[in-house]
Amino acid sequence: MSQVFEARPATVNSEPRMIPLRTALPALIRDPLGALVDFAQDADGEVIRLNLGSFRPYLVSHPEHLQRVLRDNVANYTRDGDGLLWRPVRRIVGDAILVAEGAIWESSRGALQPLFTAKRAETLVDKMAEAINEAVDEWLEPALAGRPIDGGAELTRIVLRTTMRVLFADRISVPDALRISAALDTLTTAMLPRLLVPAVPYAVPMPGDRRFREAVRTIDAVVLPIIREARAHPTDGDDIISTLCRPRADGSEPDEYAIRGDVVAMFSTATETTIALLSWLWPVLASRPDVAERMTDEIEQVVGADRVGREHLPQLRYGRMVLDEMLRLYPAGWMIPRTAVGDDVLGGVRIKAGGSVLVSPYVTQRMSTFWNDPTLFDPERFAPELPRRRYRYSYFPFGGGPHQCLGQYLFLLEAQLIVSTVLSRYRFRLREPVDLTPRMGASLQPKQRAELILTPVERLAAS
Ligand code: HEM
Repeated sequence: MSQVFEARPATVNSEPRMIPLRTALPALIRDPLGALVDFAQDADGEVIRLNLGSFRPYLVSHPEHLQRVLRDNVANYTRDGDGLLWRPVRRIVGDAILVAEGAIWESSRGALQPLFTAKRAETLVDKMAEAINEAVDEWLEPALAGRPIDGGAELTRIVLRTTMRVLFADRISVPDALRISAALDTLTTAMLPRLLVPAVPYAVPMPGDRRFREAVRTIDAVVLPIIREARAHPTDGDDIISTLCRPRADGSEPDEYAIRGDVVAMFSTATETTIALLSWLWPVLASRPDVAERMTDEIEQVVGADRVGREHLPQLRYGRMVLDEMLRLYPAGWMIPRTAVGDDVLGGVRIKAGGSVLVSPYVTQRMSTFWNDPTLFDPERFAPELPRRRYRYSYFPFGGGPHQCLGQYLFLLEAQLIVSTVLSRYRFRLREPVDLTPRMGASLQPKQRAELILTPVERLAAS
Protein backbone atom coordinates (compact mmCIF):
# COMPACT_ATOMS: atom_id res chain seq x y z
CA MET A 1 0.00 0.00 0.00
CA SER A 2 1.24 3.50 -0.74
CA GLN A 3 2.00 5.86 2.11
CA VAL A 4 -1.35 7.14 3.36
CA PHE A 5 0.16 10.29 4.80
CA GLU A 6 3.56 11.73 5.57
CA ALA A 7 5.16 11.28 8.97
CA ARG A 8 4.89 14.28 11.28
CA PRO A 9 5.89 14.84 14.88
CA ALA A 10 2.91 14.38 17.20
CA THR A 11 2.16 17.73 18.74
CA VAL A 12 0.65 17.50 22.18
CA ASN A 13 -3.10 17.03 22.08
CA SER A 14 -3.47 17.16 18.31
CA GLU A 15 -6.41 15.64 16.46
CA PRO A 16 -5.65 12.18 15.07
CA ARG A 17 -5.11 11.81 11.37
CA MET A 18 -8.15 10.33 9.72
CA ILE A 19 -7.89 7.66 7.03
CA PRO A 20 -10.58 8.77 4.59
CA LEU A 21 -13.57 6.57 3.83
CA ARG A 22 -12.54 6.18 0.19
CA THR A 23 -9.20 4.64 1.30
CA ALA A 24 -10.24 2.81 4.46
CA LEU A 25 -13.38 1.04 3.29
CA PRO A 26 -12.14 -0.59 0.05
CA ALA A 27 -8.86 -1.65 1.74
CA LEU A 28 -10.69 -3.19 4.70
CA ILE A 29 -13.17 -4.98 2.45
CA ARG A 30 -10.34 -6.38 0.27
CA ASP A 31 -8.05 -7.56 3.08
CA PRO A 32 -9.12 -6.40 6.56
CA LEU A 33 -6.14 -7.73 8.49
CA GLY A 34 -3.54 -6.66 5.93
CA ALA A 35 -5.14 -3.20 5.69
CA LEU A 36 -5.01 -2.66 9.47
CA VAL A 37 -1.31 -3.60 9.53
CA ASP A 38 -0.62 -1.27 6.60
CA PHE A 39 -2.48 1.66 8.18
CA ALA A 40 -0.63 1.23 11.48
CA GLN A 41 2.71 0.77 9.73
CA ASP A 42 2.25 3.81 7.49
CA ALA A 43 1.53 5.85 10.62
CA ASP A 44 4.62 4.34 12.27
CA GLY A 45 2.64 3.62 15.42
CA GLU A 46 0.98 7.01 15.76
CA VAL A 47 -2.69 6.82 16.78
CA ILE A 48 -4.92 7.23 13.73
CA ARG A 49 -8.65 7.16 13.11
CA LEU A 50 -10.48 5.21 10.43
CA ASN A 51 -13.42 6.85 8.74
CA LEU A 52 -15.93 4.06 8.20
CA GLY A 53 -18.97 6.29 7.93
CA SER A 54 -20.81 6.51 11.23
CA PHE A 55 -18.18 4.23 12.86
CA ARG A 56 -14.81 5.97 13.32
CA PRO A 57 -12.59 3.89 15.54
CA TYR A 58 -9.10 4.85 16.70
CA LEU A 59 -6.35 2.40 15.75
CA VAL A 60 -3.79 2.15 18.56
CA SER A 61 -0.65 0.20 17.66
CA HIS A 62 2.40 1.63 19.50
CA PRO A 63 3.41 -0.53 22.51
CA GLU A 64 3.63 2.51 24.81
CA HIS A 65 0.08 3.52 23.93
CA LEU A 66 -1.11 -0.09 24.29
CA GLN A 67 0.35 -0.20 27.77
CA ARG A 68 -1.64 2.88 28.68
CA VAL A 69 -4.89 1.51 27.23
CA LEU A 70 -4.60 -2.00 28.66
CA ARG A 71 -2.86 -1.29 31.93
CA ASP A 72 -1.82 2.17 33.10
CA ASN A 73 -5.09 3.98 32.36
CA VAL A 74 -7.28 0.89 32.18
CA ALA A 75 -10.20 2.57 33.95
CA ASN A 76 -10.61 4.82 30.92
CA TYR A 77 -10.76 2.02 28.36
CA THR A 78 -13.58 -0.34 29.15
CA ARG A 79 -15.18 -3.28 27.48
CA ASP A 80 -18.41 -1.94 28.91
CA GLY A 81 -20.72 0.87 27.93
CA ASP A 82 -22.03 1.43 24.48
CA GLY A 83 -19.18 -0.21 22.59
CA LEU A 84 -20.84 -1.18 19.32
CA LEU A 85 -18.29 -3.92 18.70
CA TRP A 86 -19.21 -5.64 21.94
CA ARG A 87 -22.97 -5.63 21.48
CA PRO A 88 -23.28 -8.82 19.37
CA VAL A 89 -20.86 -10.65 21.69
CA ARG A 90 -22.96 -9.71 24.70
CA ARG A 91 -25.96 -11.35 23.09
CA ILE A 92 -24.17 -14.68 23.50
CA VAL A 93 -22.56 -14.40 26.87
CA GLY A 94 -24.49 -11.63 28.66
CA ASP A 95 -22.29 -9.98 31.28
CA ALA A 96 -19.71 -12.75 31.45
CA ILE A 97 -16.06 -12.52 32.44
CA LEU A 98 -14.97 -11.97 28.85
CA VAL A 99 -16.98 -8.81 28.30
CA ALA A 100 -17.94 -7.40 31.71
CA GLU A 101 -16.26 -4.71 33.79
CA GLY A 102 -16.58 -3.51 37.38
CA ALA A 103 -18.23 -5.57 40.11
CA ILE A 104 -19.68 -8.22 37.75
CA TRP A 105 -16.29 -8.87 36.17
CA GLU A 106 -14.54 -8.90 39.56
CA SER A 107 -17.03 -11.45 40.89
CA SER A 108 -16.48 -13.85 37.94
CA ARG A 109 -12.72 -13.31 37.77
CA GLY A 110 -12.43 -13.79 41.55
CA ALA A 111 -14.37 -17.06 41.39
CA LEU A 112 -12.39 -18.46 38.45
CA GLN A 113 -8.87 -17.22 39.18
CA PRO A 114 -7.96 -19.99 41.66
CA LEU A 115 -8.63 -22.57 38.92
CA PHE A 116 -5.94 -21.04 36.71
CA THR A 117 -2.91 -20.48 38.87
CA ALA A 118 0.40 -21.79 37.50
CA LYS A 119 0.51 -24.27 40.38
CA ARG A 120 -2.91 -25.72 39.62
CA ALA A 121 -2.17 -25.86 35.87
CA GLU A 122 0.90 -27.99 36.69
CA THR A 123 -1.29 -30.44 38.58
CA LEU A 124 -3.48 -30.86 35.49
CA VAL A 125 -0.63 -31.87 33.17
CA ASP A 126 -0.93 -35.64 33.74
CA LYS A 127 -4.69 -35.60 33.18
CA MET A 128 -4.22 -33.51 30.02
CA ALA A 129 -1.50 -35.83 28.71
CA GLU A 130 -3.77 -38.84 29.25
CA ALA A 131 -6.72 -37.28 27.36
CA ILE A 132 -4.42 -36.14 24.52
CA ASN A 133 -2.85 -39.58 24.15
CA GLU A 134 -6.29 -41.24 24.07
CA ALA A 135 -7.40 -38.93 21.27
CA VAL A 136 -4.16 -39.34 19.30
CA ASP A 137 -4.38 -43.16 19.65
CA GLU A 138 -7.43 -42.98 17.41
CA TRP A 139 -5.24 -41.76 14.52
CA LEU A 140 -3.49 -45.09 14.21
CA GLU A 141 -6.25 -46.73 12.20
CA PRO A 142 -6.53 -44.01 9.47
CA ALA A 143 -2.74 -43.66 9.49
CA LEU A 144 -2.21 -47.39 8.80
CA ALA A 145 -4.98 -47.38 6.19
CA GLY A 146 -3.34 -44.36 4.48
CA ARG A 147 -6.63 -42.44 4.87
CA PRO A 148 -6.28 -38.65 5.18
CA ILE A 149 -7.63 -36.97 8.31
CA ASP A 150 -9.05 -33.47 8.65
CA GLY A 151 -6.39 -31.60 10.66
CA GLY A 152 -8.83 -28.96 12.00
CA ALA A 153 -11.58 -31.42 13.00
CA GLU A 154 -9.05 -33.68 14.72
CA LEU A 155 -7.57 -30.80 16.71
CA THR A 156 -11.08 -29.82 17.74
CA ARG A 157 -11.68 -33.35 19.02
CA ILE A 158 -8.37 -33.41 20.96
CA VAL A 159 -8.91 -29.99 22.52
CA LEU A 160 -12.54 -30.67 23.44
CA ARG A 161 -11.74 -34.01 25.02
CA THR A 162 -8.86 -32.48 27.02
CA THR A 163 -10.72 -29.34 28.07
CA MET A 164 -13.91 -31.15 29.06
CA ARG A 165 -11.88 -33.50 31.23
CA VAL A 166 -9.57 -31.05 32.99
CA LEU A 167 -11.73 -27.92 33.23
CA PHE A 168 -15.29 -29.26 33.14
CA ALA A 169 -14.76 -32.59 34.99
CA ASP A 170 -16.53 -34.34 32.07
CA ARG A 171 -19.85 -32.68 33.06
CA ILE A 172 -20.16 -31.84 29.34
CA SER A 173 -19.69 -34.94 27.17
CA VAL A 174 -17.51 -34.74 24.04
CA PRO A 175 -20.54 -35.12 21.67
CA ASP A 176 -22.32 -32.30 23.54
CA ALA A 177 -19.13 -30.23 23.45
CA LEU A 178 -19.02 -30.75 19.67
CA ARG A 179 -22.65 -29.54 19.47
CA ILE A 180 -21.82 -26.40 21.48
CA SER A 181 -18.71 -25.81 19.42
CA ALA A 182 -20.66 -26.04 16.12
CA ALA A 183 -23.35 -23.70 17.52
CA LEU A 184 -20.66 -21.19 18.57
CA ASP A 185 -19.28 -21.32 15.03
CA THR A 186 -22.75 -20.56 13.67
CA LEU A 187 -23.12 -17.70 16.15
CA THR A 188 -19.93 -16.00 15.04
CA THR A 189 -20.80 -16.15 11.34
CA ALA A 190 -24.45 -15.26 11.99
CA MET A 191 -23.48 -12.11 13.90
CA LEU A 192 -21.07 -10.83 11.23
CA PRO A 193 -23.70 -8.65 9.47
CA ARG A 194 -24.38 -6.92 12.80
CA LEU A 195 -20.67 -6.54 13.49
CA LEU A 196 -20.16 -4.94 10.09
CA VAL A 197 -23.12 -2.56 10.42
CA PRO A 198 -23.31 -2.15 14.20
CA ALA A 199 -25.62 0.87 14.19
CA VAL A 200 -28.69 -1.10 12.99
CA PRO A 201 -31.09 -1.48 15.95
CA TYR A 202 -31.97 -5.02 17.05
CA ALA A 203 -35.67 -4.33 16.36
CA VAL A 204 -34.75 -4.32 12.64
CA PRO A 205 -34.28 -7.91 11.40
CA MET A 206 -30.93 -8.64 9.72
CA PRO A 207 -29.56 -11.66 7.84
CA GLY A 208 -28.22 -14.17 10.34
CA ASP A 209 -30.67 -13.33 13.15
CA ARG A 210 -32.67 -16.57 12.84
CA ARG A 211 -29.54 -18.77 12.73
CA PHE A 212 -28.25 -16.84 15.72
CA ARG A 213 -31.40 -17.58 17.78
CA GLU A 214 -31.33 -21.27 16.79
CA ALA A 215 -27.68 -21.59 17.84
CA VAL A 216 -28.43 -19.98 21.22
CA ARG A 217 -31.27 -22.51 21.70
CA THR A 218 -28.87 -25.40 20.91
CA ILE A 219 -26.37 -24.14 23.48
CA ASP A 220 -29.04 -23.61 26.12
CA ALA A 221 -30.46 -27.10 25.56
CA VAL A 222 -27.07 -28.56 26.53
CA VAL A 223 -25.84 -26.10 29.14
CA LEU A 224 -28.90 -25.14 31.19
CA PRO A 225 -29.78 -28.70 32.40
CA ILE A 226 -26.14 -29.18 33.47
CA ILE A 227 -26.19 -25.92 35.42
CA ARG A 228 -29.55 -26.81 37.05
CA GLU A 229 -28.18 -30.19 38.08
CA ALA A 230 -25.00 -28.59 39.51
CA ARG A 231 -27.04 -26.06 41.49
CA ALA A 232 -29.43 -28.69 42.79
CA HIS A 233 -26.55 -30.91 43.98
CA PRO A 234 -23.66 -28.60 44.87
CA THR A 235 -20.23 -30.17 45.30
CA ASP A 236 -16.86 -28.79 46.30
CA GLY A 237 -15.46 -29.83 42.88
CA ASP A 238 -12.88 -27.52 41.32
CA ASP A 239 -14.24 -27.67 37.78
CA ILE A 240 -15.56 -24.51 36.09
CA ILE A 241 -19.27 -25.32 36.42
CA SER A 242 -19.18 -26.34 40.12
CA THR A 243 -17.11 -23.23 40.86
CA LEU A 244 -19.44 -20.86 39.03
CA CYS A 245 -22.53 -22.37 40.71
CA ARG A 246 -21.26 -21.62 44.22
CA PRO A 247 -22.04 -18.36 46.07
CA ARG A 248 -19.40 -15.69 45.37
CA ALA A 249 -16.89 -14.27 47.84
CA ASP A 250 -19.30 -11.40 48.71
CA GLY A 251 -22.10 -13.90 49.48
CA SER A 252 -24.07 -13.12 46.30
CA GLU A 253 -25.60 -15.98 44.30
CA PRO A 254 -25.49 -15.44 40.54
CA ASP A 255 -28.65 -16.44 38.66
CA GLU A 256 -28.87 -19.18 36.06
CA TYR A 257 -28.33 -16.85 33.10
CA ALA A 258 -25.32 -15.17 34.65
CA ILE A 259 -23.77 -18.61 35.20
CA ARG A 260 -24.70 -19.66 31.67
CA GLY A 261 -22.91 -16.54 30.33
CA ASP A 262 -19.71 -17.38 32.17
CA VAL A 263 -19.90 -21.10 31.28
CA VAL A 264 -20.34 -20.32 27.57
CA ALA A 265 -17.61 -17.67 27.69
CA MET A 266 -15.19 -20.05 29.40
CA PHE A 267 -16.08 -22.92 27.08
CA SER A 268 -15.61 -20.77 24.03
CA THR A 269 -12.40 -19.03 25.06
CA ALA A 270 -10.80 -22.20 26.42
CA THR A 271 -11.50 -24.24 23.31
CA GLU A 272 -11.80 -21.89 20.32
CA THR A 273 -8.59 -19.95 20.93
CA THR A 274 -6.58 -23.13 21.49
CA ILE A 275 -7.99 -24.80 18.36
CA ALA A 276 -7.45 -21.64 16.31
CA LEU A 277 -3.82 -21.24 17.34
CA LEU A 278 -2.93 -24.91 16.90
CA SER A 279 -4.59 -25.15 13.49
CA TRP A 280 -1.68 -23.06 12.16
CA LEU A 281 0.72 -25.85 13.08
CA TRP A 282 0.03 -27.88 9.92
CA PRO A 283 0.54 -25.14 7.30
CA VAL A 284 3.41 -23.56 9.24
CA LEU A 285 5.41 -26.80 9.55
CA ALA A 286 4.59 -27.85 5.98
CA SER A 287 5.94 -24.52 4.70
CA ARG A 288 9.05 -24.71 6.93
CA PRO A 289 10.56 -28.22 6.81
CA ASP A 290 13.66 -26.86 8.60
CA VAL A 291 11.56 -25.87 11.63
CA ALA A 292 9.64 -29.17 11.54
CA GLU A 293 12.89 -31.13 11.47
CA ARG A 294 14.37 -29.25 14.41
CA MET A 295 11.21 -29.84 16.41
CA THR A 296 11.07 -33.55 15.69
CA ASP A 297 14.80 -33.90 16.46
CA GLU A 298 14.26 -32.22 19.81
CA ILE A 299 11.27 -34.44 20.58
CA GLU A 300 13.21 -37.57 19.63
CA GLN A 301 16.06 -36.58 21.94
CA VAL A 302 13.92 -35.52 24.89
CA VAL A 303 11.00 -37.95 24.69
CA GLY A 304 12.40 -40.89 22.71
CA ALA A 305 9.96 -43.81 22.71
CA ASP A 306 8.18 -42.58 25.91
CA ARG A 307 4.82 -40.92 26.06
CA VAL A 308 5.17 -37.16 26.49
CA GLY A 309 4.74 -36.23 30.15
CA ARG A 310 5.22 -33.42 32.63
CA GLU A 311 8.95 -34.11 33.02
CA HIS A 312 9.66 -33.52 29.31
CA LEU A 313 8.04 -30.11 28.91
CA PRO A 314 10.80 -27.88 30.35
CA GLN A 315 13.32 -29.51 28.00
CA LEU A 316 11.25 -28.96 24.84
CA ARG A 317 12.73 -25.48 24.41
CA TYR A 318 12.57 -25.18 20.64
CA GLY A 319 8.96 -26.43 20.61
CA ARG A 320 8.05 -23.62 23.01
CA MET A 321 9.85 -21.05 20.80
CA VAL A 322 7.79 -22.26 17.82
CA LEU A 323 4.57 -21.77 19.80
CA ASP A 324 5.66 -18.27 20.84
CA GLU A 325 6.33 -17.40 17.20
CA MET A 326 2.95 -18.83 16.15
CA LEU A 327 1.32 -16.61 18.77
CA ARG A 328 3.17 -13.63 17.27
CA LEU A 329 2.11 -14.15 13.67
CA TYR A 330 -1.28 -15.80 14.28
CA PRO A 331 -2.59 -14.55 17.64
CA ALA A 332 -5.97 -16.23 18.11
CA GLY A 333 -7.32 -13.21 20.03
CA TRP A 334 -6.44 -10.86 17.19
CA MET A 335 -8.66 -7.95 18.22
CA ILE A 336 -9.14 -6.45 21.69
CA PRO A 337 -11.72 -3.69 21.29
CA ARG A 338 -12.25 -1.00 23.91
CA THR A 339 -14.36 2.11 24.42
CA ALA A 340 -12.85 5.32 25.83
CA VAL A 341 -14.91 6.47 28.82
CA GLY A 342 -13.31 9.91 29.09
CA ASP A 343 -10.95 12.03 27.00
CA ASP A 344 -7.31 10.97 26.94
CA VAL A 345 -4.09 11.72 25.07
CA LEU A 346 -1.97 8.95 23.54
CA GLY A 347 1.42 9.99 22.16
CA GLY A 348 0.21 13.55 21.77
CA VAL A 349 -2.97 12.51 19.95
CA ARG A 350 -6.37 13.27 21.45
CA ILE A 351 -8.82 10.44 22.13
CA LYS A 352 -12.39 11.60 22.63
CA ALA A 353 -14.73 10.16 25.26
CA GLY A 354 -17.05 7.56 23.75
CA GLY A 355 -14.65 6.66 20.93
CA SER A 356 -14.09 3.02 19.92
CA VAL A 357 -10.48 1.95 20.24
CA LEU A 358 -9.02 -0.92 18.22
CA VAL A 359 -6.13 -2.76 19.83
CA SER A 360 -4.77 -5.72 17.91
CA PRO A 361 -1.89 -8.06 18.76
CA TYR A 362 -1.99 -9.15 15.10
CA VAL A 363 -1.25 -5.59 13.95
CA THR A 364 1.49 -4.59 16.41
CA GLN A 365 3.21 -7.98 16.24
CA ARG A 366 3.56 -7.56 12.45
CA MET A 367 4.91 -4.00 12.38
CA SER A 368 8.44 -3.51 11.09
CA THR A 369 8.79 -0.59 13.52
CA PHE A 370 8.98 -3.16 16.34
CA TRP A 371 10.03 -6.41 14.64
CA ASN A 372 12.80 -7.16 12.14
CA ASP A 373 11.52 -8.83 9.00
CA PRO A 374 8.10 -9.20 10.66
CA THR A 375 6.47 -11.61 8.20
CA LEU A 376 9.30 -14.17 8.50
CA PHE A 377 8.45 -17.15 10.71
CA ASP A 378 11.52 -17.19 12.93
CA PRO A 379 11.28 -19.00 16.31
CA GLU A 380 14.81 -17.77 17.18
CA ARG A 381 13.28 -14.42 18.13
CA PHE A 382 12.11 -16.18 21.30
CA ALA A 383 15.39 -17.85 22.28
CA PRO A 384 15.45 -17.55 26.10
CA GLU A 385 19.04 -16.25 26.12
CA LEU A 386 18.19 -13.15 24.03
CA PRO A 387 17.88 -9.82 25.86
CA ARG A 388 14.37 -8.67 26.83
CA ARG A 389 12.39 -6.86 24.17
CA ARG A 390 12.47 -3.08 24.39
CA TYR A 391 8.71 -2.75 24.70
CA ARG A 392 6.63 -5.12 26.83
CA TYR A 393 3.58 -4.49 24.62
CA SER A 394 5.26 -5.19 21.28
CA TYR A 395 4.21 -8.81 22.00
CA PHE A 396 0.91 -9.32 23.81
CA PRO A 397 -0.97 -12.31 22.39
CA PHE A 398 -2.66 -12.78 25.79
CA GLY A 399 -3.60 -9.13 26.27
CA GLY A 400 -2.36 -7.32 29.35
CA GLY A 401 -3.27 -5.48 32.53
CA PRO A 402 -6.13 -6.64 34.75
CA HIS A 403 -7.89 -8.45 31.89
CA GLN A 404 -4.81 -10.45 30.91
CA CYS A 405 -5.77 -13.93 29.75
CA LEU A 406 -6.60 -16.20 32.65
CA GLY A 407 -5.83 -19.35 30.67
CA GLN A 408 -2.39 -18.36 29.36
CA TYR A 409 -0.36 -20.73 31.49
CA LEU A 410 -2.72 -23.63 31.02
CA PHE A 411 -2.83 -23.02 27.27
CA LEU A 412 0.95 -23.11 26.95
CA LEU A 413 1.17 -26.43 28.82
CA GLU A 414 -1.71 -27.94 26.84
CA ALA A 415 -0.37 -26.73 23.49
CA GLN A 416 3.13 -28.06 24.23
CA LEU A 417 1.63 -31.42 25.19
CA ILE A 418 -0.55 -31.64 22.07
CA VAL A 419 2.18 -30.62 19.63
CA SER A 420 4.85 -32.86 21.12
CA THR A 421 2.49 -35.84 21.50
CA VAL A 422 1.38 -35.59 17.89
CA LEU A 423 4.92 -35.17 16.53
CA SER A 424 6.38 -37.86 18.77
CA ARG A 425 3.96 -40.38 17.30
CA TYR A 426 3.37 -39.34 13.68
CA ARG A 427 4.99 -37.58 10.75
CA PHE A 428 2.50 -35.82 8.53
CA ARG A 429 2.28 -34.37 5.05
CA LEU A 430 -0.47 -32.23 3.62
CA ARG A 431 -2.66 -33.86 1.00
CA GLU A 432 -2.97 -30.50 -0.79
CA PRO A 433 -0.85 -27.41 -0.11
CA VAL A 434 -2.48 -24.98 2.34
CA ASP A 435 -1.50 -21.34 2.25
CA LEU A 436 -0.99 -19.16 5.27
CA THR A 437 -3.87 -16.76 4.66
CA PRO A 438 -6.02 -16.17 7.75
CA ARG A 439 -9.81 -16.27 7.79
CA MET A 440 -11.22 -13.46 9.84
CA GLY A 441 -13.62 -14.57 12.54
CA ALA A 442 -13.90 -14.33 16.30
CA SER A 443 -10.49 -16.01 16.37
CA LEU A 444 -7.85 -16.25 13.68
CA GLN A 445 -7.73 -19.51 11.73
CA PRO A 446 -6.23 -20.56 8.38
CA LYS A 447 -8.65 -19.98 5.50
CA GLN A 448 -8.11 -23.42 4.00
CA ARG A 449 -8.74 -26.83 5.53
CA ALA A 450 -5.67 -29.01 6.07
CA GLU A 451 -6.00 -32.67 5.19
CA LEU A 452 -3.18 -34.71 6.69
CA ILE A 453 -1.65 -37.99 5.63
CA LEU A 454 0.02 -39.58 8.63
CA THR A 455 2.84 -42.05 9.06
CA PRO A 456 3.28 -43.58 12.52
CA VAL A 457 6.77 -42.98 13.87
CA GLU A 458 7.15 -46.69 14.90
CA ARG A 459 6.63 -47.64 11.29
CA LEU A 460 9.38 -45.21 10.20
CA ALA A 461 11.69 -46.71 12.82
CA ALA A 462 10.92 -50.26 11.63
CA SER A 463 11.50 -49.52 7.93
C1 HEM B 1 -4.17 -19.34 22.10
C2 HEM B 1 -4.72 -19.28 23.27
C3 HEM B 1 -5.28 -18.02 23.86
C4 HEM B 1 -5.14 -16.72 23.47
C5 HEM B 1 -4.35 -16.18 22.29
C6 HEM B 1 -5.90 -15.91 24.40
C7 HEM B 1 -5.98 -14.53 24.34
C8 HEM B 1 -6.65 -13.75 25.25
C9 HEM B 1 -6.68 -12.31 25.22
C10 HEM B 1 -6.03 -11.42 24.16
C11 HEM B 1 -7.41 -11.88 26.28
C12 HEM B 1 -7.68 -10.44 26.69
C13 HEM B 1 -9.07 -10.00 26.38
C14 HEM B 1 -9.32 -8.57 26.79
O1 HEM B 1 -8.42 -7.89 27.31
O2 HEM B 1 -10.42 -8.07 26.52
C15 HEM B 1 -7.86 -13.06 26.98
C16 HEM B 1 -8.65 -13.04 28.09
C17 HEM B 1 -9.11 -14.19 28.68
N1 HEM B 1 -8.75 -15.48 28.40
FE1 HEM B 1 -7.55 -16.12 26.93
N2 HEM B 1 -6.49 -16.72 25.32
C18 HEM B 1 -6.13 -18.02 25.03
C19 HEM B 1 -6.48 -19.14 25.72
C20 HEM B 1 -7.28 -19.15 26.82
C21 HEM B 1 -7.63 -20.33 27.55
C22 HEM B 1 -7.16 -21.76 27.22
C23 HEM B 1 -8.46 -19.92 28.56
C24 HEM B 1 -9.14 -20.72 29.64
C25 HEM B 1 -8.94 -21.95 29.87
C26 HEM B 1 -8.60 -18.49 28.47
C27 HEM B 1 -9.37 -17.70 29.31
C28 HEM B 1 -9.43 -16.32 29.26
C29 HEM B 1 -10.27 -15.52 30.13
C30 HEM B 1 -11.19 -16.03 31.23
C31 HEM B 1 -10.07 -14.18 29.77
C32 HEM B 1 -10.76 -12.95 30.37
C33 HEM B 1 -9.94 -12.40 31.49
C34 HEM B 1 -10.59 -11.19 32.13
O3 HEM B 1 -11.18 -10.36 31.45
O4 HEM B 1 -10.47 -11.07 33.34
N3 HEM B 1 -7.86 -18.06 27.39
N4 HEM B 1 -7.37 -14.19 26.34
